[in-house]
Amino acid sequence: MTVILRDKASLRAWRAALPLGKRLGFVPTMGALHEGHISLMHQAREAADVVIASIFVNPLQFGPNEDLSRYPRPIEADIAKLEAAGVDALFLPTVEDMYPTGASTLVEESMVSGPLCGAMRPGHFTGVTTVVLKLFNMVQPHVAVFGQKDAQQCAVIERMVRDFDVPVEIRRGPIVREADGLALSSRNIYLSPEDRAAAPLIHQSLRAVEAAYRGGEHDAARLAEVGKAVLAQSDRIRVQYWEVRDPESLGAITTVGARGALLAVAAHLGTTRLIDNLVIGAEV
Ligand SMILES: Nc1ncnc2c1ncn2[C@@H]1O[C@H](COP(=O)(O)OP(=O)(O)OP(=O)(O)O)[C@@H](O)[C@H]1O
Ligand SMILES: CC(C)(CO)[C@@H](O)C(=O)[O-]
Ligand code: BAL
Repeated sequence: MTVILRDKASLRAWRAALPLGKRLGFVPTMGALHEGHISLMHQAREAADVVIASIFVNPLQFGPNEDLSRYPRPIEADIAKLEAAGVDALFLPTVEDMYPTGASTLVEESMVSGPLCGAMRPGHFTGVTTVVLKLFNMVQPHVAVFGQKDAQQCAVIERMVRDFDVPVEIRRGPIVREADGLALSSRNIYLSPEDRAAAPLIHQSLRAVEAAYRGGEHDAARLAEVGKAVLAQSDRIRVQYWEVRDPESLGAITTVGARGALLAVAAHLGTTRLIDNLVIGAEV
């Protein structure tokens, strides 16, 4: 049975009752759960004795023209999926419970959150770090699992945890994909059939660049051009960024060296914004 904790007070009581020696694993989400989320639940289970997930569509990380109001909230189906995955508890707070007096204290990471999605979604990562630190303080997990699909989010959270000495181990879960390569995302349901048919080109563009890199092309700008050329095959896809970056700092690079690189892409199909990425060449 998954225990549903609908406010901070119930979470606090549940947390206080956990036996001292038990390791607690935490998977924060915004709901509309899919196999990508469930893989993180399994990873948390491997790393801990007790697993708690959260579902909270955090208003603080959405821009004024983004999809906060239409973000899917299929809560009953989500609970059934968490039950089936053997998740022990779900924290399901309301906005009022999370931000009873608004949010006038913010957590801002100022380096890795700068480029890529940070540049395209001003204030987004401050919303993410603020809510994740709040959630960590409330849940007090030993380990928390985040998906590599949001690679920059992982890097920002890892940085915050290091900078603030937050006593939580951060793990990354690999990207779970559809059979045709499209990364699973709660936002995929917005896609029209035509856009859904074009969407696998995003992953194909990443694979094409990986192949070019293996074929000897190490120039970052030329590699990005290869990726963009694949996406140009469909006039339904509007590229927001297609970048080859340092895998850790996410800083700009001119050549892919021994540290490898993060290939990162964001694109619009209709009104839907999708992101994807692939790490190449890293000796890790
Ligand atoms: N395809 C995936 N594979 C692995 N992890 C994923 C995948 N999609 C999302 N996640 C991870 O699940 C966690 C919760 O993400 P979230 O609830 O925002 O889902 P999402 O599908 O990424 O939604 P959206 O794409 O609409 O932002 C994040 O750590 C995210 O990186
Ligand atoms: C980490 C997170 C749950 C914070 O709201 C969100 O950004 C997400 O779902 O990736
Ligand atoms: N999956 C990252 C959260 C967001 O897009 O707002």
